[in-house]
Amino acid sequence: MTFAARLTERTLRLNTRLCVGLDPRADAYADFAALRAHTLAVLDATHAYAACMKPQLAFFEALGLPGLQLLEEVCAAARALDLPIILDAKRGDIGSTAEAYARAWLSGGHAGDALTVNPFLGFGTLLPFVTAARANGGAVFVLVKTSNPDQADVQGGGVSERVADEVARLSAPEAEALSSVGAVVGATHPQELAAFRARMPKAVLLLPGLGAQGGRAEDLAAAFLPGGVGAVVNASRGVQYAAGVDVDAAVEAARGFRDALNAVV
Ligand SMILES: O=C(O)c1cc(=O)[nH]c(=O)n1[C@@H]1O[C@H](COP(=O)(O)O)[C@@H](O)[C@H]1O
Repeated sequence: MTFAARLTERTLRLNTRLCVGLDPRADAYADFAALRAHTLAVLDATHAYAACMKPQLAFFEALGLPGLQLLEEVCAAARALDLPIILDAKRGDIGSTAEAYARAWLSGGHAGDALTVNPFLGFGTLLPFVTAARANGGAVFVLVKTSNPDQADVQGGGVSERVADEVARLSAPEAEALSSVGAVVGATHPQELAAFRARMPKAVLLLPGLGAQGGRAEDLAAAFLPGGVGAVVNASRGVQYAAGVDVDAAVEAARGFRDALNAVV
């Protein structure tokens, strides 16, 4: 089954459009053991409310080798739960290096099911990622319009729209209704969701920015395809640190986001 098909199946079976982000912050814990235990506990406690999960690699890389080992543990736990994994690494480089990144994160032992990728170096540099994703039944999420306020410095002036058109072009030949080439569009841009949805009809949309960055579930209806599929909305701090490091609060937050998203589809 493709990544998009797995995501759709889980979305409908569990009735959830929430992507639980795991971004473990060292300053929230007394030591690494506490960080590890809490991160794994949040995953285990919230997975029933998650269509997928998204570890942001920077938080694991910042912890050195133990952090990378924890990333492996988190991914193994997600695999055991059959929970689709989006590795958020925002990779992008010249083609031959992009091939190495694709080998690192989309094939083989360390791979997630999907990877966020950065198109800044040119559309041709996306191809190694797309090829690896297709070969492994995975997916890429191309940064189209990011959630941060200053994205327009680089992404304004029609750049996001050009990237969206490339996502649609890459998706077009695929037989499946939802492609292996998805797109990141911030949940902080609700007024533009309908246009991006129409521009990329076969792309799964990943919408980060729910909660901590001000994105609101009630503004996101236009991201979804009929039947409430084709998009997932990420909250990281809003779940993992909903109330300090309280796991019960993380569960309540995940349930609340799930319900708020379901109310708009
Ligand atoms: O690709 C991403 O996931 C991403 C893209 C984007 O435009 N904005 C964005 O916030 N993200 C990531 O989504 C997560 C958002 O975290 P919270 O703001 O804590 O929910 C972080 O891991 C970000 O790196």
